[in-house]
Amino acid sequence: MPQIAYLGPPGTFTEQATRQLTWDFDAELRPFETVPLALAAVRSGMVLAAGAPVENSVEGSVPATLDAMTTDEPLVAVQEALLPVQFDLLGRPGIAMSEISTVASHPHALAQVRRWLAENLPGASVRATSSTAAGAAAVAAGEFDAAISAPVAIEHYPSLVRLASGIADVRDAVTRFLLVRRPGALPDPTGADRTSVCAVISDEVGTLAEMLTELSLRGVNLSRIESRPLRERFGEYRFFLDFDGHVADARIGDALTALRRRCSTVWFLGSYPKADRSPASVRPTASEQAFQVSAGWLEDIRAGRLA
Ligand SMILES: O=C(O)C(=O)C[C@]1(C(=O)O)C=C[C@@H](O)C=C1
Repeated sequence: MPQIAYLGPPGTFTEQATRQLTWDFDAELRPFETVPLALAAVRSGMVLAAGAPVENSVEGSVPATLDAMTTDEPLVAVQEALLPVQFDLLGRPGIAMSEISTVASHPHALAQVRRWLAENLPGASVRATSSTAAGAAAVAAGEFDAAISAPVAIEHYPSLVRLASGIADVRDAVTRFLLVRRPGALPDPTGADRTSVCAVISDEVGTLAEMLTELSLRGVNLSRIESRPLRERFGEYRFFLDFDGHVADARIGDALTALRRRCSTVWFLGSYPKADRSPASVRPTASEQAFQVSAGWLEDIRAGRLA
């Protein structure tokens, strides 16, 4: 049975999302301590794929995932899931809120409950763990007093009790997850797809605007842009772009080749169905038909067939 990696231990949001992303095929889920380790297991062929958090509506992107996607051999996302995120406070039985002096969780989770912690546990110091479930495991082991965890975590740590639930500074927060594999056959286009790339542009006047213009000229709707440092040289950046459409779509293929000409490096990070299945709105001048007609016209000219 194929194995699918996820950020563990059991009881994380990522485990939940990975179950959702793989519900339609027989797979065994395997926990890893960090996202980079999970993705390394995909690269080495130890596992078939990995579920990884990529972006949260409150705290923004998950840098560990973005960086691990663009380090070493290429990986591509093939599916996307959105998970509503709110948290439980777990502790050992008998502990009172006033006795909690340490609260552990994943930094992304802690950032989403800052206000709640300030109001409800003002004296407690926060401790970062590798995941929300790792926080719960550490509390069960007696290392910390309480953990900010996913609601499913309590099923995995039965020695803990729920001290509070439904914790969230921002209601209706969601985290976006990707199922990531080694490059192979791409998912078929559905008309409601997203394409992710990462591009390095030179530090010259107008290069960012020109790159974005390549997308806008082809009617490509950009849904996210984010810069991360190149790391090797201070002041140079990679841009992570998400846009509506599939690499099999003419306008996306055309835009990608333009980016490839302009940028020193372009990582293709996948074309996959959007979790919300909202169809791309394509203006008539960027439709498949418009591209086909204009390509046929050019072919005719080149072949001397133009009357
Ligand atoms: O620690 C977990 O439970 C995770 O799955 C990681 C993660 C994240 O990286 O954002 C996922 C969803 C929540 O936003 C909080 C933490």
